Amino acid sequence: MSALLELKGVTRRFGGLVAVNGLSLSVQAGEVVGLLGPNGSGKTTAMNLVSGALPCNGGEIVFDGRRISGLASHQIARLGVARTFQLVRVLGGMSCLENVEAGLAFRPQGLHGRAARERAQQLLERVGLGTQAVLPAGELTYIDQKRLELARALALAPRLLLLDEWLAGLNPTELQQGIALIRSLSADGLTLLLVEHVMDAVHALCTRCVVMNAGTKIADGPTREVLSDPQVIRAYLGEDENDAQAEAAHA
Ligand SMILES: Nc1ncnc2c1ncn2[C@@H]1O[C@H](COP(=O)(O)OP(=O)(O)OP(=O)(O)O)[C@@H](O)[C@H]1O
Repeated sequence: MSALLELKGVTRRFGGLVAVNGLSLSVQAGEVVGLLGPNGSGKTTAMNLVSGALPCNGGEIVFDGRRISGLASHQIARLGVARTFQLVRVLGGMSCLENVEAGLAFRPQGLHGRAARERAQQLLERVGLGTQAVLPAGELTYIDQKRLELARALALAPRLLLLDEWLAGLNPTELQQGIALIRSLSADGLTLLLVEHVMDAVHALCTRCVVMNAGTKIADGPTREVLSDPQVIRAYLGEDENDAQAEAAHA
């Protein structure tokens, strides 16, 4: 089976710092893969390389059989790769509906007018913002802005969705809702690569995890196996190995 997304020896430097160092990984269509690692290990940079927000200094990235490294981010988005950001980016002065309509206009067969408004409303309902459609995005709580950003990403009708700590900062009820939402996206056939520190979410959602440390991949496999790998426990779950082992056992 050929991968939907493949990173082949991808490298990104910032001056003398090698943030992503020869990273290779693949994501099959329909998978939900976690990209894990301690702070500063290169996860967000890797996401930025896939989405085209940053160019690679080496290696290549292939999406659906086509080389996307070197393309601009809007070209990559049009091919079917959407993302959310660790620091939310919504258009604060525009309503929620308008934010999502902007996304709909950018998809390959752009939607406009009434069709766009109806679809935007559906997407807002899907992420739990149906009753706040006409509010300016800037008036939403941070969590709701994250929901809005997800609706806008979904407006692109992506095949691959990159979520960067989308579940961070949710309360326990919101977390369960967020997990259920991501599950439903996966059930609809969306392929997901998610950077996530919330371990309950990783266990609940990810069939496979890739772990980075200092820019390098140190583990790649089924979630349960990866999270009980001593090297991962040392590097990622880190300082207190007993807690980490308890966490892995909980999995
Ligand atoms: N634009 C940039 N300019 C310079 N250095 C950067 C830039 N972006 C990231 N870095 C550095 O690259 C390394 C990897 O950062 P990155 O944000 O990818 O890590 P991360 O694993 O996503 O961390 P976190 O979990 O804290 O978000 C860090 O040392 C970071 O300081």
